[in-house]
Amino acid sequence: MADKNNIALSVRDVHVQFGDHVVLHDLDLDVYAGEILGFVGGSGTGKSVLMRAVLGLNQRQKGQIKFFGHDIDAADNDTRLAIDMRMGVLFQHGALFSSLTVAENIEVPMHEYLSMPKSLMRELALLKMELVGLKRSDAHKMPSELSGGMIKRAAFARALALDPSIVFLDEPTSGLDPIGAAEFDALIAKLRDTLGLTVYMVTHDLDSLFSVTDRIAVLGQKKVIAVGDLEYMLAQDDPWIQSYFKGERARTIPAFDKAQRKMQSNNSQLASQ
Ligand SMILES: Nc1ncnc2c1ncn2[C@@H]1O[C@H](COP(=O)(O)OP(=O)(O)OP(=O)(O)O)[C@@H](O)[C@H]1O
Repeated sequence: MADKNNIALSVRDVHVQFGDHVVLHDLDLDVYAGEILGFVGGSGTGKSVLMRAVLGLNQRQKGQIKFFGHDIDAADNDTRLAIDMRMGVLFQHGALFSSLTVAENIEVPMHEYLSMPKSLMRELALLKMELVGLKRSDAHKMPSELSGGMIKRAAFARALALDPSIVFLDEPTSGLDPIGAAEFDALIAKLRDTLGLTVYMVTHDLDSLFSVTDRIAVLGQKKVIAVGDLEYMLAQDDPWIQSYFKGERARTIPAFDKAQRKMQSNNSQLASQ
């Protein structure tokens, strides 16, 4: 469960621009160890840019990023390597290598970071497959033979290859049907609970946000404009947050009513004090 005193990822004053186009300006964010943080924002607001900057895949002009207390810019090579090994990433479309089998894809990070016999890597890959709900018999399949849901699961297994402490999921349920998406949400929650993972999840999926996240961070106006649970979001005046979290689509989700009632009860308690 989320531990507020243990910050897995701390982002301070991050600034990213491309030419004259400022995408992120003085952005701050904390992700608590053991929480599932949902990250939302309008299209083109910079969610992917931030995730890539945090992962060191995008240049940033300014700002500090700390993983588990370690400033990544100040870290020596050994510390940087140790930090890299504690992170797993699931890119939006799975990004499996099309010429490798499922098991070989999962073994890629092991080849990169670990020194162990191939047979052991295969055994570990098979265990990761079971963890995400794939069958051992899927190990030799090529990505082109997999359904959308299986591709996501295989990519998730690859993200878990090195037993990370934090995983970054970019739109994990996009392209899945509602049942497949709900199953994937349940998998994320189960793995957080069983492995004690910290999950940073960029998503547009309201069902996911409402069902599995502990907190939600909203990106707008080049920074994080709100972070909190669903009740907190429902109490915000910001027009984008209002329309996103209280729009017609949101009202059809069962968790909406519960959060709305909780927010109203919080408000009346405050009023009576
Ligand atoms: N390498 C790049 N060079 C120039 N501009 C870029 C680059 N990467 C991203 N951008 C710009 O940064 C802005 C934010 O893009 P980003 O992909 O992070 O948005 P997003 O919030 O993830 O959007 P969506 O929800 O639609 O995926 C966009 O205007 C995009 O054009």
